[in-house]
Amino acid sequence: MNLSSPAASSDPSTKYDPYPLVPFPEGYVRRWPTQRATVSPTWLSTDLRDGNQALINPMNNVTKLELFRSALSLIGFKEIEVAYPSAADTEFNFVRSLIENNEVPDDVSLQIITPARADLIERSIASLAGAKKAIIHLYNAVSPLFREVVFRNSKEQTIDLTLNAVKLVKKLTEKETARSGTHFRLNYCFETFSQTEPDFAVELGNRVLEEWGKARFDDDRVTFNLAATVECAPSNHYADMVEYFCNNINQREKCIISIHPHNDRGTAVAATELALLAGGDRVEGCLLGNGERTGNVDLITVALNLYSQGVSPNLDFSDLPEIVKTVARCNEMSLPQRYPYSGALVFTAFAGTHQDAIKKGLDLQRKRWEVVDNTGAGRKTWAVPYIPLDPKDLGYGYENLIRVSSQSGKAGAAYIIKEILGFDIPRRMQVAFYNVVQQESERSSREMTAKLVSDAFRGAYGFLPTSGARLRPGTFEIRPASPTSAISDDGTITPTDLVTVIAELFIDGKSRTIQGRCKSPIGALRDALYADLGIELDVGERVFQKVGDEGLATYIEVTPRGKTPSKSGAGSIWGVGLSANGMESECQALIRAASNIVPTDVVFRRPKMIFAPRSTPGYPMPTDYSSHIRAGRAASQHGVQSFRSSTPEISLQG
Ligand SMILES: CC(=O)SCCNC(=O)CCNC(=O)[C@H](O)C(C)(C)COP(=O)(O)OP(=O)(O)OC[C@H]1O[C@@H](n2cnc3c(N)ncnc32)[C@H](O)[C@@H]1OP(=O)(O)O
Ligand SMILES: CC(C)C(=O)C(=O)O
Ligand SMILES: [Mg+2]
Repeated sequence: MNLSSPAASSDPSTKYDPYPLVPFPEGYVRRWPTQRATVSPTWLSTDLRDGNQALINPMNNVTKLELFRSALSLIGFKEIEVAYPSAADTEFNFVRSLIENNEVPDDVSLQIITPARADLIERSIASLAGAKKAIIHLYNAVSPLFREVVFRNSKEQTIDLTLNAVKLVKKLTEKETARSGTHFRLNYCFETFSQTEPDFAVELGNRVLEEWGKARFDDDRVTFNLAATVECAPSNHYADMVEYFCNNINQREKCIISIHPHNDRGTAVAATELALLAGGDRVEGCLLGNGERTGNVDLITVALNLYSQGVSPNLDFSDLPEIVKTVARCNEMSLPQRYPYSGALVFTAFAGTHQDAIKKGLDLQRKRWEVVDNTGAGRKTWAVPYIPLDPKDLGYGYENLIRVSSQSGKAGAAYIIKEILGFDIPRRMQVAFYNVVQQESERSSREMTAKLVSDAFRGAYGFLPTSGARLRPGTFEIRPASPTSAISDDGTITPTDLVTVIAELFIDGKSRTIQGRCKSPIGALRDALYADLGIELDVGERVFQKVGDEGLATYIEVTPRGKTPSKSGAGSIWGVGLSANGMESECQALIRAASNIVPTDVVFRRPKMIFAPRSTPGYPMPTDYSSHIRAGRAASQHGVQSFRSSTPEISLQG
């Protein structure tokens, strides 16, 4: 909009006044900007009242009971506003049913709300007969706009209206306490507090305190609900209003300051947090921010924000997905996927560099936590890039932390493979595997879900019967060259020894035995591939790794003889082996890698022995199996080694 144009007079912003400044004394230094939350407030869930009154279809009492039981009491709220009993018989009856059916734990206070109208107060208090602990939430709007428009009342008339109502509440509750022993508290709500003249609110508060102070209850503190009924100003203004009220009310120690923010400007959470720093003791709100218009403040977000600052909210969100489901069902509302903490996508990264940082963060954190476990020193603190809070604390796993899209990179796919299959694939192989994932994603034009990524891995590296791998490993027999030579205990084979490998494998499903001889089993197998099948390859990077309790994984990079491996690793060919035995794992990996370079007209040569190792580049020299041994278990024994491959398509079906 061009404000200098003649149309400027139609600028809609000219209709509005800015919020008035709070009248702190000259030079006053506000406390709230320098405070930090160190304790949890008390919580009041008003899902069954403020939340309910805003629903297209208010809950029936069956649904209300479900929410009361499964969401509210499981989370651990000790104060729950359950109804507006004077609104309708069903509301009244809901309160009765909770009390009569012993639904209310002894340490939970039932709160009901009533307007400051004599006829409705009586009916409301009657609903609580026989309750153990009850809170009467009495409200009337006090701001100039509401005094003028709704009540057509002066300030004095507003005070009278309020005090008459407080007197009536006091009389009726004292009577009920004498009859049934109910412990009552008063929660007086300055409806529209945040738009009220601060000094008038203080004056009214002092009069309420005086009136209620004569009541005879164990705890005669008054809860003052300083409602931001409509959020009309920024959060700093609300914090100022709360701090001013706390500074000026008489007998601050006799008041519980309750915060009741709505979310019209989208800043209810910020307003709550600042108001707590300004002196608030208690927060009233709804799960997932249900409530009038843009909602009440979301108690889950405020509580979890505290939690991630190292302050326990004393509420249980360890099964947040279940809470979300229950609330959504009871309110007949769906939740945006980006909703803080509870949305379906908030613990998911699609972007490649985020995924890389998350994977590195989790890997490092696992190691840091192992040190704490092993030494008992330090704390297991959470520090994972892009993930401010441990999703496992809320009942989510890590399986959705990373999802693959066209914006993802190699680390994301590698993370999924590690989470699902347990393989921590080497960096060069990640590059190659990422190519596979991209091709599959382009081919299917679908999101590469964790299942599709892991299927792509199993398919590409020959672990699926359907993967179309031409070579499959069968059994391996490894023989020392002569009865006098041996594979030593630690798995190394002295360079002068030659070993023979006799391998049964499957070529296009048909069994075939090949045989080779060299200084190492892998060299012998490579010779067998060449001599019997005409497959000529050079071996590049080899990585050994422990997988789970039993498994030893081998990753082998190969190139067709004479071809130089790509620098980035993008086009390189890999094979993966998995066995409890290191040598078998390595042999499997080589067969699976070779499967990708089988000539179409694979030559079925007659078995032919090669008696001397060649010294061509890429020729695998004897393997030091000590890494495998270190990783888990001894990989060899003296004499003949004979291994039958496990059935990989079964062991890797996830
Ligand atoms: C900010 C909040 O969330 S406040 C809670 C709002 N929740 C609800 O209103 C849900 C339940 N409400 C209801 O079912 C009905 O409004 C009832 C049963 C309480 C009252 O119904 P009615 O008697 O028909 O009155 P109505 O709903 O029109 O309310 C307006 C009247 O109440 C008065 N009033 C409004 N709020 C209050 C209050 N807090 N204290 C005293 N009087 C009030 C108004 O001035 C008006 O009076 P008037 O008719 O003399 O002008
Ligand atoms: C009536 C009070 C408690 C209220 O809901 C509000 O002011 O928002
Ligand atoms: Mg409200």
